[in-house]
Amino acid sequence: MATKVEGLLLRQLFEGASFTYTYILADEATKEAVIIDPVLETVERDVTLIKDLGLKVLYGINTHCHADHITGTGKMKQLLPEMKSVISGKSGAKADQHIQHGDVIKFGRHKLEVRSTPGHTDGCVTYVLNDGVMCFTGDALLIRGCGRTDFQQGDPSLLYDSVHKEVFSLPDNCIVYPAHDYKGLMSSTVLEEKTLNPRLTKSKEEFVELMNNLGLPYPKQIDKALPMNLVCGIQD
Ligand SMILES: N[C@@H](CCC(=O)N[C@@H](CSS)C(=O)NCC(=O)O)C(=O)O
Repeated sequence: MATKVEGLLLRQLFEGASFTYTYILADEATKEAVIIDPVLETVERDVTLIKDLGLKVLYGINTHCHADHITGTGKMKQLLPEMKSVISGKSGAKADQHIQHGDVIKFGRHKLEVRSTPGHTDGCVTYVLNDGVMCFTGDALLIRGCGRTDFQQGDPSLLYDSVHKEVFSLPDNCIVYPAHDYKGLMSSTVLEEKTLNPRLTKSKEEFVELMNNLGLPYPKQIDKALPMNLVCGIQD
């Protein structure tokens, strides 16, 4: 889906081992930027792009403490010393700034509002751009899916309420950008997910039953990713 917001540069980047999307958002005029969910393995690629575009990244933002890959924010801070790492205070992870529901992150003339969307993990947040133009849902809401709820404080009932209250209340044409897609889909809209998401269109009781019986294998990198992500992806 082509997205053009006046004065906004947006790049959706992909990391193939964990099927993770990383997003760079920048003010085209001031060049102030943020990067959402960078992955350790692709930090050099992302920093090269950031430098090529002449961007000044203020914040390296995580949607949550990931279990399937190591965050790139720690390594990126070493390469971009002006960048501050950001994550929810409820994640239990180290970062330069801990955000919470209602906080606003500004870059140039643009802003990201923080909405708490726990259920996949306690510290999951969704970032909403410019009053609902687009949202970055992390693993809370995926395209035609949602984050699993079988580890890291997972709670299907809480996830159902989070998505219905904090994401499905956004404008129907708000573009949804998730942290992953395993089928090559890149974005969706609030209306599409409200009407077509096979999990979240169920009743809460049916959703809880489904999520408690997904039977997914654990992510391959979980044992190294979780401890590393609690220290921003870099050992001191
Ligand atoms: N096979 C992947 C892990 C796939 C997975 O479990 N994805 C998570 C998000 S990352 S913790 C998830 O919530 N999936 C929901 C679903 O329905 O698939 C790997 O080994 O990394």
